[in-house]
Amino acid sequence: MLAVIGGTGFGSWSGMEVLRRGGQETPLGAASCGVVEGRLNGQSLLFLARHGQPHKVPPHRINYRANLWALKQAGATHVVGVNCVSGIDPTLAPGTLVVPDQLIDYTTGREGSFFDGRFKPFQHVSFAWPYHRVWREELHAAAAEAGLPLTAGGVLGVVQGPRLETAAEIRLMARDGNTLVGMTGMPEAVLARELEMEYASLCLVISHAAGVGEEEPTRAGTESVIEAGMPRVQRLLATLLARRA
Ligand SMILES: CSC[C@H]1O[C@H](OP(=O)(O)O)[C@H](O)[C@@H]1O
Ligand code: HPA
Repeated sequence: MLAVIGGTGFGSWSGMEVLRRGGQETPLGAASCGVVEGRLNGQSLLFLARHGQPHKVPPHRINYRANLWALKQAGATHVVGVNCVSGIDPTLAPGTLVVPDQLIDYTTGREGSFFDGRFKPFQHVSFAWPYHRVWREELHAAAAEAGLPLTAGGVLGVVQGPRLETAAEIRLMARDGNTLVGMTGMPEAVLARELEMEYASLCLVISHAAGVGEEEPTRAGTESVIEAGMPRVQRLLATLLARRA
């Protein structure tokens, strides 16, 4: 069963029929909202709004463990996390869709493991390849089928937020090899791995990162990129779902 985690600008899915909404409470505390069991073009899927619906939980306060646990309990076997990000690579213009193949975690202080010796016994998981190869390829195949341009590969640097970066921090992140920056990719990806759910990320570039473009991004500018981009994200995901039917 495919689960989609919607982020900024994707708190609900207008084309999806809601069959059932799960509870918010989990043994790890409250998830951002209940998991929606839905149907889209005759296919079953699960949906979770990462920041709650309406959007109210900031990136550094999300209970990622509760969110991933709730999806697993609802029957998710694979997860696509949708992320609004900024482009560190100057060629990644606002509006570009990217499926990253690597990440670097700069977050601090987030509850980032189920294997903490309290909830579950201590254990190491392998994480050399954080995103599932088959689901990355499936996203590309679905994009091609839907006629949507999609950039293959990239390194998502995940920062703590909620503030945005300085231009010097972005230069440092570029030297580290990051091509994208966002706030929610971790610990989401590793928690999916710990629960043995196959995970991929679909990123919408909403602006250039700090100091990268000619001009400072404006709120109105990023909002209009999100408004134009999310219907494309949803079309791509609907095609993905139909391909797996
Ligand atoms: C300036 S938008 C920042 C906000 O959007 C992203 O959220 P998500 O990944 O859930 O779409 C980013 O990580 C921040 O939380
Ligand atoms: N920095 C961090 N997270 C983000 C950004 C950014 O510039 N844009 C969207 N999410």
